[in-house]
Amino acid sequence: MQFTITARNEWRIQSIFSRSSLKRINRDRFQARNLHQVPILDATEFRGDSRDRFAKKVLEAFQTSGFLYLRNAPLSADGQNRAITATRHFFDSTEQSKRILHTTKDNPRGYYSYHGVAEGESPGGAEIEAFLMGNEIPAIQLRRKYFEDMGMEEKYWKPMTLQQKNVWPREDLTFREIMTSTFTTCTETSRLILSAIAIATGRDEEAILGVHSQADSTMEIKHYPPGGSRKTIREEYQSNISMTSNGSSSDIPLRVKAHSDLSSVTLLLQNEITGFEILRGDSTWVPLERVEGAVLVNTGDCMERWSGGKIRSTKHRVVANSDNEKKSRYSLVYFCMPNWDTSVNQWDHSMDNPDKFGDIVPFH
Ligand SMILES: O=C(O)CCC(=O)C(=O)O
Ligand SMILES: [Fe+2]
Repeated sequence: MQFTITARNEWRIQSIFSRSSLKRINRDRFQARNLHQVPILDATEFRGDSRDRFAKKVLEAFQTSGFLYLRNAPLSADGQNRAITATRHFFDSTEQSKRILHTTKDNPRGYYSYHGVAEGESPGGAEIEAFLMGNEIPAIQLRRKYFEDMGMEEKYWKPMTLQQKNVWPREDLTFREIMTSTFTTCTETSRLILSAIAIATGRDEEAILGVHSQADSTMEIKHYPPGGSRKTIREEYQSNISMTSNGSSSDIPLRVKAHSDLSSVTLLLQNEITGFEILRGDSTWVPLERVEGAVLVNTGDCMERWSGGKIRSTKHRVVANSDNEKKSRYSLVYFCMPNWDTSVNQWDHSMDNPDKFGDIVPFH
């Protein structure tokens, strides 16, 4: 059967005959809009004469959508691909080899799995697998004050006061090596972003880097196995994104519920399987796909609080869409955290209303 498809009626004809083309068109429309909203910046601009201009663009992004894509970051395009490949290999390994690395009640680092938590109802499909590593920080005493300063309830911060000791697979030394070097380049990337924020806000660069000098930053890799969406819900979801949903809608199969990050800055790598969405100021959810070679960066609750709300900690979530039906989604998230002895009420006390932030709820 032959059709002459014009741009105007393309949507209607394809929606009758091909659900997958419908999906593609739908995504393209949103891609155009979201790339407009979330800038792609080039880290090589952060030097010489263009340094201040780059810093200003960074700040602008964090004051509007709260997100930006960063190209040519210390975490290079090659490094990103290596990290995602190592992530896939790790989750492909046997149940037995992952079980040995399971988190315990005394150590939250290592392998674990959980059901995607939805807001309200309908957990979105198969279990999510995750692996957590980071700096190993033995000091515990400082943490109570740190979390109390944030106004967090004990039940949320208590698990984070446990010993954070990394565990690694014995049989796969490459995994440890790649994760450790990715952690290091993520740290450098987050420091570049922190410097840019300091410059653009007229703050002391050394001061902002100083309060992140020994941070208990953590890195989490995740596997969202296929089978996350169910047909009826998916159709609902598609009509929802074309009409733009209002965030409270519960018929979308969520895999990670809407939340903001506790961090100063978060870096995100993802494979080509979509599902990551951010909440815009007009209460619509916008998908943010992988941009080849770029790291997705956002500012978290600490930064929002320090800046008296001038810098945003934007809510985001992961949904199960049709992309995830047959293929796995992999992600790597680096949470850059301030030192444990740093007060998050430290900056911009005089600005706005520092008390407007209620409890800061941790990211999981
Ligand atoms: O896995 C993802 O794509 C994002 C997860 C996330 O937002 C988080 O862990 O804070
Ligand atoms: Fe997050």
